[in-house]
Amino acid sequence: MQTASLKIGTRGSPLALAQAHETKRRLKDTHGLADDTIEIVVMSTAGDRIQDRPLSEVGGKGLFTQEIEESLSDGRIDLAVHSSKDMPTVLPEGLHLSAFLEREDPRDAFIGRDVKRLTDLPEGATVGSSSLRRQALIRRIRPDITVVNFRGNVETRLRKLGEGQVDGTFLACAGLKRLGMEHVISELLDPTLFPPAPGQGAIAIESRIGDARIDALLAPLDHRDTHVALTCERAFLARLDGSCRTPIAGLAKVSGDQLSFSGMILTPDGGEAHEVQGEGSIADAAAIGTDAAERVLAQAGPGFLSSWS
Ligand SMILES: NCc1[nH]cc(CCC(=O)O)c1CC(=O)O
Repeated sequence: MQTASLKIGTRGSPLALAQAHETKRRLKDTHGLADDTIEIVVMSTAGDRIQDRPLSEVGGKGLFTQEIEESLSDGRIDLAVHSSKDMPTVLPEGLHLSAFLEREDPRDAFIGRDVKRLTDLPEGATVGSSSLRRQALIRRIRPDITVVNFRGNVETRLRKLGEGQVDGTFLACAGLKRLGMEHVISELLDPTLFPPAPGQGAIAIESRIGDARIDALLAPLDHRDTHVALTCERAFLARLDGSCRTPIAGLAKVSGDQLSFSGMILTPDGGEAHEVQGEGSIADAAAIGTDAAERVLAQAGPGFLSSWS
């Protein structure tokens, strides 16, 4: 393996770079590769360039992935490192998510400016988030709170919070940990009350289907329980169509050879929420996710997903 030459494609945000470096380090350690055999290739995507609008308004799939996937398909890079939760459920032909690194804490974190807990926010407080799921979840538990759209990378959001533009915000615990910024977290939110996005906290590695050299390099990095959980969560998302305008949450947990899943769909104003649970053998991970999606859709009734789009 000493002569391996690998190109890892990634976005250029601090979080994306941290994830690419983590993957490089794991590849080097596992295979005893020299540092200069693995190159990190930084790319800009449409999602990085559009900063003035909520991404749910821009619409379209793969805002953070298209340019990177084109490079992967062309062979300009050998693998791409992504946040699982940013990955569309349908990938370009010839590509797949072949490995998932062990999941970090999947929970959302609340970051308060003056308060430590979400429940301590004063009546009528303002929170910033551009995530439809987080907006719907906070409106569900605290209808008095005003939600403002809040984009930009982690650093930008924390700066806006510090400047007093909002009283609080939400970020994934995993991202903050990877950036070494755990200390900003005020409260870790209970997933039964504030369930994470499908895929949150897991790094996904995308590669070309049938690339035997890369498969062999990635196989030892693939964390089984994470891969199984993600298979279930992504099946749930896929069956719900995962339109960018639908608040969807879902989290699977693996224990031995058993998997348990909890999912939720909400209206954007949080006024209506439907929860679902599923469990079974890890061998049925995808079916458990699909079945949970079908049951939650039946519960929500026809037209739920399209009622506000
Ligand atoms: N959409 C941006 C994004 N994609 C992945 C993460 C966090 C890291 C992860 O979930 O693995 C974030 C930022 C956030 O939600 O705080």
